[in-house]
This record gives sequence, C-alpha cells and structure tokens, in this order.
Amino acid sequence: MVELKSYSREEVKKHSIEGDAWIIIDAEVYNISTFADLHPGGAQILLELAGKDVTDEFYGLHRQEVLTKYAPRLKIGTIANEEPNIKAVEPGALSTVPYGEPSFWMGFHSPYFNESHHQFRVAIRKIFDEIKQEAQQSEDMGKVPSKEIYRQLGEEGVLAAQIGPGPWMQNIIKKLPGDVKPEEFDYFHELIAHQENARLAAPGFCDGISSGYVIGLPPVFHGGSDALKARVVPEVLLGQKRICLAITEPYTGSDVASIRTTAKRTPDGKHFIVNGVKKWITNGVFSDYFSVAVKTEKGITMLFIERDENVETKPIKTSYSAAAGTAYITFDNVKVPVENILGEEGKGFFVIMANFCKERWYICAAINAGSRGIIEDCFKWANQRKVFGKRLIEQPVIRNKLASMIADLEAVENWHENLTYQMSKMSYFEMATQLLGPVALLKFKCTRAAHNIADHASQIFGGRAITRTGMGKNVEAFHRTYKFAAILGGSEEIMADLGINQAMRIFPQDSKL
Ligand code: HEM
Repeated sequence: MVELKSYSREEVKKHSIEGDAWIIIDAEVYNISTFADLHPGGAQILLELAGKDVTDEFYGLHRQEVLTKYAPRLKIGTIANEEPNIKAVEPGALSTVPYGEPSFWMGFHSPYFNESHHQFRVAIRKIFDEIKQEAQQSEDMGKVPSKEIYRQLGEEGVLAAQIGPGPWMQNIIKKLPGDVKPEEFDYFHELIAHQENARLAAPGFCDGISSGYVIGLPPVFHGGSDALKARVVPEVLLGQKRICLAITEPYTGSDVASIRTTAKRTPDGKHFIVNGVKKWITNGVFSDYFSVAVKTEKGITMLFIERDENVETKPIKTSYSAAAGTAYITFDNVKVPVENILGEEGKGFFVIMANFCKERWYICAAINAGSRGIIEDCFKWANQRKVFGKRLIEQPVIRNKLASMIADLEAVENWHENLTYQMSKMSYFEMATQLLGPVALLKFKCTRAAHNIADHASQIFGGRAITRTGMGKNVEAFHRTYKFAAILGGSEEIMADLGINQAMRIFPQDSKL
C-alpha cells in the first residue's frame, strides 16, 4: 500500500510522459506509469491523457468497481483542498438512485417492513458485497461456490435466512445477519435475503449458492422422518453439506406427472432400488444429497437420496455460468432405505406442488432484484453517458424506456409483497393450496417484466449490452439469463394456465354475466 500524499494540479501536470504518468480521477491522483502497458483499453489512450483530470473519460468507459479494484495499487494521493464529488459505494451501502431500492428503502411508508427488516437488509448486503468480487470471478470462470464460502454463509445465518422462518431458527441457528432475533424472523426477512443474494449480479453463482438447498431442503423438513431431519437440516443450514431438488427429466419439463424414474422395493421391503435420469438439476454437480421425484408402485413419491458410487452427476453446459453446477444425473440401481420417503408414498405430487409454491415465490424475489439492479445501472448510465452532445437521459425515448421498466417492476414487487403478507398468515400447506394460483400468476408477470426490462436495458446500453466486460456487463448477463427464471420452476405458459385453472376451481357457477 502506497502512502497517500496531497498534490496540487500543477504538480500532477508535470507527470505527463511515458514512464512518468499520473492522472486525476475525481480529486484523487493515480500513478499509471507501469500500469499503462497492462491497461485493457491500451497504453496509448491512457498516456495521451497523462497529467490531466480524466474523470469524465474514466466514467464514460468504466464501472466504479474498476477503480475500487485498482486503487490500492495505483492511487498515490489526493488533490489539495478538493473533495471527491463521486460517492464510492461501500459494502452494505443502500442506493440513493431513484428506484434503486424497494419502496420502503426509498423512504416510503410500508405496512410490511420495520426497523428489524432494515437492519437485516444492511447487514446481509454487507456480507454479500464482501464476497461480490469472488462471486463475479467465479461467475466468469464457471467455478462453483467454494466449500469455505458455503460454510461462511452457513455460520453467518445467511443460508438459514434464505430458507425462511421455522423451528431451525431457534434450534440450530446461533446468529442471524443484523442480529435479528430468531423469533422475529419472518417471510419479509426471507424476501430480503433472496433479493440481496440476487444483487450479486452473478446469476450462475447466486444459483450455485441457493438454488439447490432453498428448494431441495423443504421436502426434507416438511416430509422427512425425525431422524433424517435431525441429521440433515443442521448440516445443510450450517453449510456443511449441500442438497438439491431433482424432479425434471429429459422427457418431461413442467409435466411432472410423466416422470419415468422408478423406485422398486427390494424383496425384504426395506429398500427401494432407484433407476432413472434427471436433467437441468441446479447444484446437482456438487450436491451430497438429492430430494428426488420417483415412481413407486403407489405412484409419484419423493425420496431422499445420498450420493454414492451409483449416482453419477455430469455438468450441463447451459447459457449461464457453470458456477450453478447444473447437472444431468443418472441413478443406476441406487439402494435407498424406505425410511427416506419424504411425505407419504404415492403422495409425492402434493409434496412437489407445495414445494413449487415457495420455490416460485423465491424465483420472483430473485428476478425482481435482478430487474432492479438493471434499472439502477440504466439510470446511472443514462445520466452519465453523452451522445450527440447531450446526456442520454435528455432523450425522451430513453426516459420512456426507463418509465416502462420502473412501472413494470414496481407493480410486480408490490404484488409480491402482498403475497408475502398472505404467506405470513398461513400454514405451509394452506399456502401451498391457496397461493398456488396467485404465485403462479405473479411469476408469470415477474418474468414478463424481466423480459421487457432486459430488452429496454439492452437498447439503452447498445454495444455494451452485448459485451461481457465493462459498463454493460450486468445488462449482458441479465439479458442472457433472465430466461432461467421464465422457464425453471414452471414455464411462463404453465404458470399462466395454472393461475387460471386454480381460479376456475373456486369460480362461482351461479355467477352469470
Ligand atoms: C486508473 C485508471 C484506469 C484503470 C484502472 C483502467 C482499467 C481498465 C480496465 C480494467 C478495463 C477493462 C474493461 C472493464 O473491466 O471495464 C479498461 C478498459 C478501457 N479503458 Fe481504462 N482504465 C483506466 C483509465 C482509463 C482512461 C483515463 C481512459 C481514457 C479514455 C481509459 C480508456 C479505456 C478504454 C477505451 C477501454 C476499453 C473499453 C471498452 O472495451 O469499451 N481507461 N480500463
């Protein structure tokens, strides 16, 4: 670390040649003499500006995080008697950009959120901000989240927070972010946890952290034997073991009733022998445990299966990062004790549907947070990018796009909060039946909103939206990956249909137009 000094602008001007080149960015002085040759944008472009204030040039071409990353190496001081004008984003800081945060955090009143939720958001954001660099590197390299990160998030209570309220809060979890009391923890805290994970803007990595256990563990604690729960729930929530949900097969997507994986009882009746394949299983590559949909002689059944030599998991090359550990799984004569049934034999369809309701609610939280991050990027970019002699924001067509994106997001997020409130008044099984339709319609609408937001954002960022590094990298990633939310957990078309079919179940047949 260089000792920082105070310089005059005249002093900086003297360092304007190759081998002795300084620049000023927002009242801070950087020595780029040796860095120039390593600069991804080229040495020449940088050296031409040596000795000058390059704040506008820098922010026209780089995200602030570039400076955060390089400052420890390049910053040598500040300009005397000047203060920086640009606020550096500190870990845990809330955005001050309009619509950069959900309504309550933009200073509006809320019937749902209180001080405990606020403390929780700030604390969990800090935790995620501190792993952001590693998350984005893993995303780019296709590296799955390390066991250390998983354990760290387990010990800090982040994994439990993304599972939501339940007995484990008192029994297993010693600490929650923001020192929220376990008994106070509710679905709104959980909603925040999912949003903050998604703010990492590394979709494959985020799914690598949470999209296995968040949907794979609930069938265990709602349907597993006491012995199984006592062993598995703490292991997973403390980040020692990983679990995922394995329903989908190559022949069946959203049509769960048609699965072909079989579980046949051994002659002594003590075990099942499981055979079949599963596809698109998030976290399957590295999971220790699997909550699996199988067919027994009594029908669809959920089974808890542990990895052994008869379980093979191969990575699938999806359009997002391999950090999600998306797998093709083969169960080849896997022997599973009958005590590992989750719920009742033959009643697996209900376990799966109940699980889907919460899973879809979680997907909505993640995709909406992703949409919000993109809107924030667009707002900042439109404000700082100059074309045809004016800032983008001065073009009515750009303001119209922002309006369309914001209106879409605020509408779905308000509906999401309403349904979260309904959840807080219901048991798990009431939720699974009464909210199945509304949550399906919400997911349908959230991903349609994301589609609109990804499209407008790409047009606003232009060439940068089709480039994996630089200013538009988050927009590029969002546009490439929002379809995961629109397809996984039930496709948009199935969601829309399910929503209406559920409404038809309660349609009053005596009601005529
Ligand atoms: C401390 C100063 C600077 C650092 C640490 C730095 C670092 C970087 C990095 C890491 C990239 C890769 C793209 C990205 O990740 O955003 C980049 C690209 C670039 N930089 Fe710099 N840079 C600095 C100053 C400047 C200045 C003053 C200019 C002057 C115009 C400049 C022009 C460019 C250009 C043209 C690109 C390519 C952008 C593109 O592909 O769209 N850089 N820089």
